[in-house]
Amino acid sequence: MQFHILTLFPEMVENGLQTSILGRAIQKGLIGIHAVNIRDYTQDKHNKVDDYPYGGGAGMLMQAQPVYDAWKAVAKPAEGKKPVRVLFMSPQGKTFSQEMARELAQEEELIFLCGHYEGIDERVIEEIVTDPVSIGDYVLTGGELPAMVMIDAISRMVPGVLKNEDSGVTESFQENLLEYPQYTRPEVWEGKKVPDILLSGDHARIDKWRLEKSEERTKARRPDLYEKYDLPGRALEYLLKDKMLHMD
Ligand SMILES: NC(=O)c1ccc(NCc2cccc(O)c2)nc1
Repeated sequence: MQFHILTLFPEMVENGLQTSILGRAIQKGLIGIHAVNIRDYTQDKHNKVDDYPYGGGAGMLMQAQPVYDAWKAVAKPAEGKKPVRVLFMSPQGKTFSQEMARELAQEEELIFLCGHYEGIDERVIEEIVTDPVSIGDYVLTGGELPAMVMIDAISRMVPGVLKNEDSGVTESFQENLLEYPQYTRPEVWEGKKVPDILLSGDHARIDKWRLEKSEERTKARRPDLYEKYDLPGRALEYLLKDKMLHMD
């Protein structure tokens, strides 16, 4: 998987992604990080990348030409291959999710466009962007952190990046449930004991306890997820309550 990142701050992205899991994956050649400095594609001697928005309004916008030429430098799709998808990090994008990470991990290459200031001239977004993406409903200084968040999540879905493949999948958000509480040594810390069930070695009962804890935690913290998860249970409850189903 080759990640191209079009940005005004290439060092921020390159340094930010070298650590831990991703560092090893880069060394193993499973993923590649190629940061492109948009400023290198300016045509004026002051390397100008932004200007005032037409129609007025606060802040500055990134101009189209340097972004477009930086994109042209990396977007050469190989003969007969479909064009490389361009993800534009923006609060106006589709909300990123584990599902989207899994789907994007199937690609061979991805291009991330990181905007700054108040955004980018709409004309170049229309011209090159295939997928506007948001990592959540909040505004950041630039698209670099959202791009790094997405590259981390997508890389974990690339085969071989995580040691035991399943830890990438069983992580939270498996079938719409939050992960259960986890414990490790020592058995007692500050007078607090690890739940006995986890020391029992009875894996059937441990799995049952973990599912209960996941349901409890999801119901308490993420009713939106719990709704999707417990639909069958609630439907059955509804049917039983209204005696449409006789369980005699
Ligand atoms: N929620 C996000 O994914 C996100 C993404 C980018 C960003 N800032 C740069 C930017 C880029 C474009 C328009 C714009 O208004 C701001 N802030 C938050």
